[in-house]
Amino acid sequence: MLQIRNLWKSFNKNTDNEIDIFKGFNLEIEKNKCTAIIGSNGCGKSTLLNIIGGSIALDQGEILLNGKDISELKEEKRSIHIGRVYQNPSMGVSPSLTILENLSLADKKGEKFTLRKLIKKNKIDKYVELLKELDLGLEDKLNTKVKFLSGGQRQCLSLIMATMKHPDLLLLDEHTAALDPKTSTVIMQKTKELLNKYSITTIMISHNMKDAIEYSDRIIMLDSGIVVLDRPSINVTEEELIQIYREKLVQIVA
Ligand SMILES: Nc1ncnc2c1ncn2[C@@H]1O[C@H](COP(=O)(O)OP(=O)(O)OP(=O)(O)O)[C@@H](O)[C@H]1O
Repeated sequence: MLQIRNLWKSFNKNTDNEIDIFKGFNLEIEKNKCTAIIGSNGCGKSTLLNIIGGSIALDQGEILLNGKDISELKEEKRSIHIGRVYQNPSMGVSPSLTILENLSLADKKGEKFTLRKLIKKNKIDKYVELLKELDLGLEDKLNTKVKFLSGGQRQCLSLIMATMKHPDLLLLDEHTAALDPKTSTVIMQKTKELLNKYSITTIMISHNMKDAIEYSDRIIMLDSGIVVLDRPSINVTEEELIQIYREKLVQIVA
């Protein structure tokens, strides 16, 4: 379980450009469930994920992962427990390395190793099995550099890399937003299969209301760093969410 307690975060503090994103924000994310976070541009979704993942420091507050306060842990240390897939298919993978090297790196997360001893021959069968499940033929391209893969193939690889060590938490930051609709559906299906298989506690940011409802257990809508909707996904409709967005937009324009 993830608990965020009394989170405060501002950017450009004490300047004319100061933005207060979170002012005493609290949230609990249930174990083994997928929670979708939606909300209009700039409401603080990515900032929240960056704070949880450790790439942005919080000003005040606590982040507890399975009861342990991780708010002071460096990003590399957190990444042993937290997997992440980004919007940009080039992040989360090393494009100039091969598929095999990328998978080996992900497998070594949290361990000390030398590049010369990166690839363990006895692990290759395991990687081939993981790739076969994707059904994209990537198991025949182990020595292909990742920069030669399509965006969708990279996101699939990124997903495998983020989940192969069964992290305590998975952060999906609009991970299908840069893909065409067909590939996006394939990645969402793969995501669902992996989450069901490993029961990983997941936070998924999405601007796609349909996906957010279909693939999550719970929907949270943020607005200016505040939770304005928090419901089981089965009790929310796409029309309802679009209506709330419209009302917010009218408030902003008025
Ligand atoms: N490193 C930063 N320095 C200064 N301002 C930042 C920084 N990161 C985010 N912000 C600002 O904080 C606000 C929230 O940004 P954030 O990226 O969390 O929004 P978001 O809800 O993820 O938006 P989107 O849906 O467009 O991705 C925005 O006004 C953004 O410009």
